[in-house]
Amino acid sequence: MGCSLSGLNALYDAATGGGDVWINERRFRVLRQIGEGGFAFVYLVKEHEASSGAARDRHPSHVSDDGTYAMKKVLIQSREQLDLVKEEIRVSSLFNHPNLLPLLDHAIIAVKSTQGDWSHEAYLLFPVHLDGTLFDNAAVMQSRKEFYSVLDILRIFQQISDGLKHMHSLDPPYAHNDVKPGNVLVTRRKGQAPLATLMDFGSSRPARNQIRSRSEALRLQEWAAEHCSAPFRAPELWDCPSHADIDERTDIWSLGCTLYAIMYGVSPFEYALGESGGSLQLAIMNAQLKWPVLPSAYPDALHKFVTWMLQPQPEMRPHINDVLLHVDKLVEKYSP
Ligand SMILES: Nc1ncnc2c1ncn2[C@@H]1O[C@H](COP(=O)(O)OP(=O)(O)OP(=O)(O)O)[C@@H](O)[C@H]1O
Repeated sequence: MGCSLSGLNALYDAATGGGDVWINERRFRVLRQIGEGGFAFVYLVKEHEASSGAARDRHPSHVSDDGTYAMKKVLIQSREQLDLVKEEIRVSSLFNHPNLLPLLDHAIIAVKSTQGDWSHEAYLLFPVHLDGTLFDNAAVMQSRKEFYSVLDILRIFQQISDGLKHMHSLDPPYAHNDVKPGNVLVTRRKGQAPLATLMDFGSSRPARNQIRSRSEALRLQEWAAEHCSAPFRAPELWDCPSHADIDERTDIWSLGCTLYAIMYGVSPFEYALGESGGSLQLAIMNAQLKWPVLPSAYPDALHKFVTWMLQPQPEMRPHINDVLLHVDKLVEKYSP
């Protein structure tokens, strides 16, 4: 999918009270807001029948059965933000995997304010997962004192890892760079493990980075500080050596933190710091892990799995294929 500003014709229809949005030739009714990010709003939308028929003829795989979608509206206030959205659109189009959220359509429009200044808005169309993210779910489950079964946790984790394997297997390999519960959509299914879909490719980029000077190391740290969520950020992105070969195993660290967070509702290093606080960076650099002492604690085999992924030296950390082999074995072990 290309992304030139000319020819892209999303039209936000203010006259209908924000009721309808066009993306290229497709027309959508906004039903309600379902989420909010840093510079974005996410809406549940339903496509008008006439436009969905035409879209079905052109891209059958881009049309949902009931006409509903998630539409993300990104407010763009600078050239840098515009470039980031264009990059997110470009990178999203590289992936095609059932556990990676596909970008179905997009448009970027120029908007003139009442003061006469120009800015941009991007409209991104995705399949909707109404159960929200693992992060949203953790809050609901904690309030109800509910927990995932060991097998559900493993199956969710297996799917995230499968999606990540697709990214790490590209040529060149891509790192997601922001694997965390807030970027995993889940759909509960009766009698089956929840469906897990990794989303948000706004920070994804080629994974391999040869660092050969102090200034390159500092540049990488600065980039990571902006793009990789701190509690899930690998040690080498906090304190990068002046000579280092960074690779996609930064994601394996985040994956280990994510497995911990699916079990206990909090990232491991935030839990280790507890209420007394302290330096998150130090806790991460020292891989200072603590396990909740709970009657509902998960088996030691899952704790060992997390510890294996949270090796502070990246060269000791497993690759995604090793992680998948291990999770497959655990799924077998805990299956009835
Ligand atoms: N496809 C979807 N289906 C259902 N809900 C979604 C979907 N996409 C996003 N959401 C909801 O909207 C919220 C914000 O979306 P998203 O994380 O993509 O925004 P963002 O601006 O990238 O956020 P952040 O600032 O955390 O990076 C999500 O946490 C989720 O609750």
